[in-house]
Amino acid sequence: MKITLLAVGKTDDPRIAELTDMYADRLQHYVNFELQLLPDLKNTKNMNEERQKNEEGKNILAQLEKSDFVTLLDQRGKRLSSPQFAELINKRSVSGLKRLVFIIGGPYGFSQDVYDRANSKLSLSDMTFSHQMVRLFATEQIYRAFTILKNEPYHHF
Ligand SMILES: C[S@@+](CC[C@H](N)C(=O)[O-])C[C@H]1O[C@@H](n2cnc3c(N)ncnc32)[C@H](O)[C@@H]1O
Repeated sequence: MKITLLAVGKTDDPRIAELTDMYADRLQHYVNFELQLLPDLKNTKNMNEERQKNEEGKNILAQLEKSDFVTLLDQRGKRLSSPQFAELINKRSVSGLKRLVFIIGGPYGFSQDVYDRANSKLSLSDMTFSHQMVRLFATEQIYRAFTILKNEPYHHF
């Protein structure tokens, strides 16, 4: 199974990008992991929130295959402990799934079309984080999940 973390826009802060890349590199030891960054939209100053979400949504949907299992990172999603998250990844992996896709929205979140395509929603907290921070947190949690599944001494219960 491949895991893709799909996000809108480049990471402006090199410190966040560096940490995210560190966990992404470590993940290669366990799984074919890809952090896929979609290009920023142009001329967003002339767009209202809804239009920007819809344009970003079209770009997101264009990246998805029919067979993908799609989980949106969304603060209104389901909350799981790290071991529960690890178990969920394991369940998907043994089900023969080709690709598990996690998606992080843009500054205003997701369009309705993206919500309609999603198979599940996962919350990292009730608080709202910047989309750049979520890249780091999600990558670290996916890495943590694999160390839990392999019984490696990274996660402390
Ligand atoms: C700045 S937030 C967008 C906030 C937007 N107003 C909303 O209600 O979704 C950008 C993206 O970061 C992710 N995000 C932010 N906080 C999160 C959280 N607590 N749990 C999961 N994802 C989160 C989501 O993918 C969101 O679309």
